[in-house]
Amino acid sequence: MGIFGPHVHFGDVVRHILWHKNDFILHTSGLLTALILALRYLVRSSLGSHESPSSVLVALCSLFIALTGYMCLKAAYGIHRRSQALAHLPGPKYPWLFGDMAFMARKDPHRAATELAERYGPLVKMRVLCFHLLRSKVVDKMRFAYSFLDPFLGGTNLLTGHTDEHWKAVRKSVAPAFSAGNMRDAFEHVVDRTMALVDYLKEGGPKKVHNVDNLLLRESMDVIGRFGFQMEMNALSSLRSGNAEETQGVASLLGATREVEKRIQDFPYRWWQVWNRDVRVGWGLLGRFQAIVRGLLTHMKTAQPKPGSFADLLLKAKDPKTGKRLCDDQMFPEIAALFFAGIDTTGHTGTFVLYTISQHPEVEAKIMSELDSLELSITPERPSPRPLTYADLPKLAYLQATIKEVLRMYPPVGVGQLRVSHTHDITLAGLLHLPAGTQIWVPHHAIQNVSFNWDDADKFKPERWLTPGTEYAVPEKLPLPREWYSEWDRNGACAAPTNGAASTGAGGTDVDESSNSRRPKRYFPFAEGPRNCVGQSLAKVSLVATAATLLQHFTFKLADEMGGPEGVRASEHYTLVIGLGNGMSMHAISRPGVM
Ligand code: HEM
Repeated sequence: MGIFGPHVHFGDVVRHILWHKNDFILHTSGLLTALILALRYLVRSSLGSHESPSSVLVALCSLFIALTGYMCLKAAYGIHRRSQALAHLPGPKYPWLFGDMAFMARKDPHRAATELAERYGPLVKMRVLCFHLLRSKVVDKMRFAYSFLDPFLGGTNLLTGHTDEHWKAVRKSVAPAFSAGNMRDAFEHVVDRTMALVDYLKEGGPKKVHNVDNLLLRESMDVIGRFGFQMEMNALSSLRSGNAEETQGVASLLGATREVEKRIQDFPYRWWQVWNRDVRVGWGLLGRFQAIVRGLLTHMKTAQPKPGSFADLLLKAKDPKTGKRLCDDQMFPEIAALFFAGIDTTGHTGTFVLYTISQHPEVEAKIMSELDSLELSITPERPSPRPLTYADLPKLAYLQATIKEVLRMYPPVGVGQLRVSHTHDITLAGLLHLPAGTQIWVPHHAIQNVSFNWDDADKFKPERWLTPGTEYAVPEKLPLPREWYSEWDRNGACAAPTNGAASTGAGGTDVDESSNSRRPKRYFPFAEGPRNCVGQSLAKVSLVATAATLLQHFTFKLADEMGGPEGVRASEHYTLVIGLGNGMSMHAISRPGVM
């Protein structure tokens, strides 16, 4: 057994170390050393310290120094151009070298971004200590920010890769797995898993304090395992079975995100401290996570995957470079990314749904009357109502509105997206010129919670979602120069909504509104554009079906140990998604009539 546990290979550790962040350190220090050696050689040669200086070496050293100088000047010119272009924008003053590094280290950076928006307005100038070493032709993911995930996920993947031909081929191949037809199937798994959760909660009784966050993360894991790979992850059943291997597997899947976050934020990560128990445990977590993904890969290759499922489509996907099926090393990161992107996001959102409903009895009463009107509520007179069906989901309009409001106030990807154009200058709204290399940060929490974008931004008001078009900004209210509005007008962007913008499909999926595509949005928890969330239909079905089934049986009450809403707010912790430091402790109290 290795020092990091049974699942961690020494090669993996080395691979992690040599990855981007450390790679960056190695490259920079390597370059500096080479520069010092070259300078030293030239100086000593010109001072006559070398007996017979080699003219080839002198020429090479001079060329190297000239090239490095050129690159530095080019980088400095780029920084200068960007500073000039953004000079007129408001923004905080940061130390010259480190920029907003301290800001990003806050445990709630999503809220820090909202504070900045409140203070400086819709466009804020910021600085990050960062080099761009990669190239892309379009406004693309800022790879520097996403590549930290690669060693953990086993390589670049749908979530972290460039918007290139490979990404396009994989996305096109697997996207049909999330089609409306497959959502019916997903719905059955969600209800089945939620009923398993209902049984578990009933056994505990009303006095038992449950970490509902952990339970909902387990449910998400089970659903993704079944839906994507037809494999039992046993995350919920291991609560009862106590099977050590399963329990450890679940713990590592859930704990792995924290470990990755630690590695990103603790700069530089002390991976070499093998005497430190935390570090060894961390490597163990990541190793077990990778072992689970390897198990899924073996399963999907040996068992016949369900036609049209994620596993089936991934096995059929072709590498555009070779025209051949993806190899194991290419499939591994895609599987890892699906779990990574799907579990925490859906699980934590479900937790905030139960929490916010527990704090707003009037909202809960409306949801219950909606369930009642569909004869879905359990009452003493109706102890066994008809089961929830897929066709019920669009009829649960108020519950859907509640979930939208939760996604507005607690968007899992709260910090938002980072984009950059390395090769082209771009112009925003036809007015704001951004030189190539300018990073564009789209902070979801800030946009969805800042007071100039929303009336009563800090109030939980599901009703706002019953009005069509709520996701679109009201440009006149934005503290922006007047020219911006006329630009939007010219694009037809300020026109009134042309159809029911808030209407939803069977699984709660928003209607595609191509006619509104140019209108500025103030709500996009699943991101916008080609790199939006590929799994959003699954997330929406899961959230509505889980909440409806749980609320049929229970009313949830925040446990005293959480310290009320203030305690919940204080324990908010950003771990690549908005989550809670120690989970969410709640009581599940059976409704009258529930057996
Ligand atoms: C409430 C639940 C969810 C939310 C709010 C959410 C949100 C997002 C966001 C904002 C992005 C873009 C990230 C970026 O560009 O930085 C994204 C991408 C992605 N999400 Fe989700 N997500 C959720 C659930 C899921 C689920 C259930 C799955 C799959 C099982 C999933 C799979 C993915 C993948 C693979 C990507 C990368 C897509 C690409 O770049 O082509 N997500 N998600």
